[in-house]
Amino acid sequence: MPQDILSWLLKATNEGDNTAPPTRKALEDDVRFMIIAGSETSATTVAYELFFLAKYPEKQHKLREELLKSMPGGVSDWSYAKVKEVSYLDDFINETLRLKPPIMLGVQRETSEKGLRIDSDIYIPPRTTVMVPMQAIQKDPRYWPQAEEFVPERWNERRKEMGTDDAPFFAFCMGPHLCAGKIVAYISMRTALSKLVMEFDVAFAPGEDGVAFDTLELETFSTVVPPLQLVFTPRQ
Ligand code: HEM
Repeated sequence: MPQDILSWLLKATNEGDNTAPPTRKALEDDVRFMIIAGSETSATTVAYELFFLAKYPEKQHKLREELLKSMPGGVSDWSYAKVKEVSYLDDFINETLRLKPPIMLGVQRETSEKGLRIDSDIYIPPRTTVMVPMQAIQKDPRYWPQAEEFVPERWNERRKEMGTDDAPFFAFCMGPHLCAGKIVAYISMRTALSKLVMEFDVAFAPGEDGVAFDTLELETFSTVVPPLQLVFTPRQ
């Protein structure tokens, strides 16, 4: 049995399975896509998480306290089973994905032969190419109070008060094309963020204010971010 997605792709290709990429070029495109979709996205999100740690030291402190409550011995006590139960870690990750989804627009879609009606007042004609601006929707103040602010608490302790259940969040897309790597992405982001926060104090380097990193990202399917200079000070 193959143990990873690329081996599954190769197995399907070698066996002429009807789920296999139809040509050599399609196989190469799929492999390229997997590398970008599977590494750039999580890496960019972890970079944004580090940015928010440095920008909001009080949230960094809170996250560390929550992690240490469940792993009092620090990193030597670390286990994924324990990390998974620290809800503030997911709150921190989700708030990062809300403000900075590493795929800001996603893949284009085409409306069906019937076109698409949205509510009563918007109709998009048949066979129209559409894109969904995830980041703009996830920062829309009609749905998200304090929309531009980094508030991890909206995902849990202030969930009801801030109406999070009714707000649109789809950093991993939805429906049949939901991200195939969502579970893997959470595993790697929880692991990276929890270990970094438990082992280091994270701060902006002298001369760095994070403004360029925060404002000069480029949308190239996955987000490309400018450099960010940070200092990692080992904790005792
Ligand atoms: C923070 C991490 C990630 C985010 C935010 C993310 C987001 C997304 C989004 C928004 C899409 C849909 C694009 C569209 O159709 O418009 C997608 C698709 C996909 N992602 Fe991810 N992704 C992440 C990590 C990963 C990882 C780690 C993998 C693989 C291990 C992966 C594999 C895929 C694949 C194969 C698809 C295509 C699914 C399909 O079209 O059926 N992603 N991802």
